[in-house]
Amino acid sequence: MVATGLRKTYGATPALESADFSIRPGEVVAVMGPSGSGKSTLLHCLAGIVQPDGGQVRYRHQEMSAMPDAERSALRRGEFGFVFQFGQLVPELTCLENVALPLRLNGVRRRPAQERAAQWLARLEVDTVAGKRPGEISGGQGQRVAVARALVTGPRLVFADEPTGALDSLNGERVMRLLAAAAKDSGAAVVLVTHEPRVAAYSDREVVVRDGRCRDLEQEHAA
Ligand SMILES: Nc1ncnc2c1ncn2[C@@H]1O[C@H](COP(=O)(O)OP(=O)(O)OP(=O)(O)O)[C@@H](O)[C@H]1O
Repeated sequence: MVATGLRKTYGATPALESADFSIRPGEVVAVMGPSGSGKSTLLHCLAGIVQPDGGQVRYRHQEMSAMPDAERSALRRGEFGFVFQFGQLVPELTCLENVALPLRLNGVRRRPAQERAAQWLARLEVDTVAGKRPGEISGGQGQRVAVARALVTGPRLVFADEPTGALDSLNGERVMRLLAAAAKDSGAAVVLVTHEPRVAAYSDREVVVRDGRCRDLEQEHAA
């Protein structure tokens, strides 16, 4: 994915002024920078959640802003995975059902979806909470369930916005170690927004956003 010259303004607030970004297949890139510098806005523009006011996001030779909404949604469901600061699991569903949900939405039948979900829960070392609801588990377990849910569909690109932000450093590192290892195993690239150097240490490369500006010197190698 390659993004160039991204701009986004909220009312009178410029969130992104000129952001360049690139990521190669299988690469883990940490997006760092001070609070309010535009990191989340950059991630949302890259993921097609927010439409930038200017600039381009190219993914596999397609310009995302030129795609019809339905096509962009299909791309998100099929190729992207998401992890947010507070897992955002569905509270009424068990952890197993939460992880199986993206597969069910993609048309996979219940049995195989739940089997694959169980494998991912084990991979993230949270198989013991499979039958519990999100309200009955710890924050660290919830984030590992959220990582399993993000990876269960085999995405090519995972967007993680402060995935360890609500955790103490020990749990944060465990989530990050498992996320980085699982992404490497499955060949997924990860865009990781964080302000914690210990979390960024799990990335292959760091880019810094300052006042809505972000330079990326590796663009020519991007996918
Ligand atoms: N939906 C929104 N409506 C209005 N202003 C917004 C919105 N989202 C972001 N902003 C503003 O845009 C700027 C960049 O915000 P953004 O959340 O991208 O920064 P950030 O680097 O991710 O911050 P943090 O590290 O604190 O999460 C900030 O000034 C913020 O207040």
